[in-house]
Amino acid sequence: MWRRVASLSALISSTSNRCFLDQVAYRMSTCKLFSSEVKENPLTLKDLFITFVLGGPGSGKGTQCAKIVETFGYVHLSAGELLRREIASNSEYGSMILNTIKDGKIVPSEMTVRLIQKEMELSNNHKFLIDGFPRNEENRIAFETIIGADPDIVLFFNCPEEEMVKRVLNRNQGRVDDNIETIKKRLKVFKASNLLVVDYYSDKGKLFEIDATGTEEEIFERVRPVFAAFQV
Ligand SMILES: Nc1ncnc2c1ncn2[C@@H]1O[C@H](COP(=O)(O)OP(=O)(O)O)[C@@H](O)[C@H]1O
Ligand SMILES: Nc1ccn([C@@H]2O[C@H](COP(=O)(O)OP(=O)(O)O)[C@@H](O)[C@H]2O)c(=O)n1
Ligand SMILES: [Mg+2]
Repeated sequence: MWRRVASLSALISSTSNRCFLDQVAYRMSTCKLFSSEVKENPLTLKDLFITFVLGGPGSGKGTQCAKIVETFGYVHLSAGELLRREIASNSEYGSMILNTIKDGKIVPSEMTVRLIQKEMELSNNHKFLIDGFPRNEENRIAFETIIGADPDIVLFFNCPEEEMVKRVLNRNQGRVDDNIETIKKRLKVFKASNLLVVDYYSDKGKLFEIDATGTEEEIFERVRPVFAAFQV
């Protein structure tokens, strides 16, 4: 979105065509992109490249993001990790977030988007992997509304359910949601809500579906060409 803003400004300063300028001015005055809400958002000033990283619990999102960071220099923002950090910081929302995570449900979107927004604003980088987000339509719409941007690309790690369960039960990171009861609930939420988001981006032509079976290295060899094609 910002790119369209930037290229329009360049056009305005370089052209001497009054008629064209009038048309641009009219477009700007009627277009939501140029509302004061969006202009005040500091993220619209950055040359953003946003990747959403989707997949069920244990599909290997975090593992592959670490490899993408190492190879392609992205900033990794895990929505789940930001929420766990919020719990650990004794935030007033901590117990609400903890209970939601234990129950395998999705935290209200504004909370998660504000945490992502804060990290994006603090970063000097412009290339972001937003991992585990959006988990549902509410997440997706909240990001569009608050950040004022769409993802450039979306990765979807497709993994069989039994493999995801096996990986989560072996994860061993002391997470409150890595137990069979919560996993069953998370898988239900994933199928009911997250796959709709996957379909949405597939219809938009932004989706890269990755077979998430095999070794970490084999999977990364499927991921690599996607990022090699977007040298930003
Ligand atoms: N290809 C793989 N094969 C086996 N285990 C894996 C693979 N990729 C990741 N893991 C392990 O599975 C667990 C879940 O991976 P993680 O990256 O945390 O997934 P997610 O972020 O999608 O929940 C971790 O313990 C990780 O080390
Ligand atoms: N967008 C998000 C992401 C995570 N979460 C919560 O955080 C939990 C853990 O998310 P995560 O992304 O760290 O989990 P994994 O898929 O990596 O196992 C989810 O099951 C949700 O309860 C959320 O509410 N909204
Ligand atoms: Mg993860």
